[in-house]
Amino acid sequence: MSLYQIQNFINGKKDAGSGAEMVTLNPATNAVLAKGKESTAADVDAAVKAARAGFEIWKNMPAAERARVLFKAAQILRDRNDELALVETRDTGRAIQETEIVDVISGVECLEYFAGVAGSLSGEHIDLGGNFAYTRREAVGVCGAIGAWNYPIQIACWKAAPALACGNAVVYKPSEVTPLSAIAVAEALQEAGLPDGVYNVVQGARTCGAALVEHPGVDKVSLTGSAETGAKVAAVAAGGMKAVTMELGGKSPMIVFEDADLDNAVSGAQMANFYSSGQICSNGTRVFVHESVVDAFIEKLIARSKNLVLGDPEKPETQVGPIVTKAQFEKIMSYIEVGKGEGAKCVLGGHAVSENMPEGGLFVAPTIFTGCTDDMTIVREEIFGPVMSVLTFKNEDEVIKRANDTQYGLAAGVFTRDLSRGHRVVARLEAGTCWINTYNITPIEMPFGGVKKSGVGRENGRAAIEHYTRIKSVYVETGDVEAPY
Ligand SMILES: NC(=O)c1ccc[n+]([C@@H]2O[C@H](COP(=O)([O-])OP(=O)(O)OC[C@H]3O[C@@H](n4cnc5c(N)ncnc54)[C@H](O)[C@@H]3O)[C@@H](O)[C@H]2O)c1
Ligand SMILES: C[N+](C)(C)CC=O
Repeated sequence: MSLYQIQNFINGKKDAGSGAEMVTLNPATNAVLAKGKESTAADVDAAVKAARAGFEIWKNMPAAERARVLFKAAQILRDRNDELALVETRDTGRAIQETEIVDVISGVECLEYFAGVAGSLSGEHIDLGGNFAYTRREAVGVCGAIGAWNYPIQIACWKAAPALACGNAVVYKPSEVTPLSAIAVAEALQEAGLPDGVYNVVQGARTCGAALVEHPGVDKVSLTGSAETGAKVAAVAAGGMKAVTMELGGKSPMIVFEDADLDNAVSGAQMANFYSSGQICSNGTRVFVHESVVDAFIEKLIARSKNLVLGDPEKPETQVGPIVTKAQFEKIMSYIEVGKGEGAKCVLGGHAVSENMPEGGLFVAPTIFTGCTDDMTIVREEIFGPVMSVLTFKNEDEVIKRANDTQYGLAAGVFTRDLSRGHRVVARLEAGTCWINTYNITPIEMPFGGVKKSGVGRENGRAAIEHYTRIKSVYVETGDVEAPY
């Protein structure tokens, strides 16, 4: 397989970058996948300057024209779905059966949704009895956007689409672990007619991200990443009084009541823990099951989870691919050992898998711990791997209190046939996104984001518009101006 190139995209042109050498590995084989150079502070500066110039053109284009560009870019990406899905699988290690139906499509749907929204952006008229005021909804300016590695093209589009629809310009830095697909988004936008400079890509790790956040030409910062990075980035952004959107990590609860359809609940728990090898921010890794049904639930869960197919992520039959990096693999394995050491019972997995796996790939068996307690490390900390903790509960008040006993608040799920209870419980859960009788479904129409240390702001849905525009108030005097002097 020939090497991919890691590239910048600045002012409408691909660019090699001028910093230190950058290399990424294919998680399935540990072979070098891509090479290039990191962006320096000067590269970031060039990208921000291009964005500032692009912004002046883009914000003044009619919304219908902005919408046309986004629709066209969406179609270009849709046409390239299979080729880009393969890039995402090679970059992230996630199974092709996922990337072919989720990643590019989710990005495309986001571009289409916000293309549709662009023309409906409006302010309000305020009657002041003779005089009046109105508000204008204006673009924020240049958005510095930074992504995580698990869903690269989706994250790029979830940031670009609302930002561009509202008339902003963007400088995007993908994760240094998965740098490839951001350029495909830039190329699709350019082919669709986006003016040069409106969407730029810089490459690199923390230093490059920090240069972007600190840059005085950046008006808003949008980060998808861990809570620890979020706290640092938000603090720097606050120094420049920049608006932020923070899409961060979680340790979300999934609650299975005694009246739940257990087969659905098992499907939900699997989706909430093993999809993408467990590397999903909103995963429901604390599975609270009513004590009266826990034995039946675990029996069904093990019976179905032991058949999950691990292997080469490029093969269509593979359901669980390798872990993205050695560092992430070691982190997951260390949490598994801590879980065993703290007394949780490992009823499935709990080990690495190498037999019949592609050489060089780092695979973790889907792992289920039962007999977990609220104070265990594996129950409190985000693992970001295929590790599920099952806990039991006796009643509704108790489980809500325990579900909320976390520093995070990204997501939560409730399985029950009693819909009154479903709505009552989610109303009391401290989470930005909740599901009743399903898990991890994120349509673009629905706002997504967290509370507490899981973040601020929302992506998707009309709610995202609030975070990519600001309101200007205009007071209009219709009579004479009286002065007391
Ligand atoms: N809420 C969401 O929508 C969502 C989605 C996906 C992933 N995540 C979270 O992301 C994390 C996994 O991703 P990760 O390991 O890439 O996260 P990370 O926090 O290590 O890195 C995220 C991004 O921030 C950059 N970065 C790191 N330090 C920085 C700094 N000081 N200044 C500017 N940029 C900096 C990185 O280069 C990367 O691009 C998990 O915690 C996961 O839950 C959240
Ligand atoms: C945002 N989401 C849940 C689709 C992928 C996050 O890891």
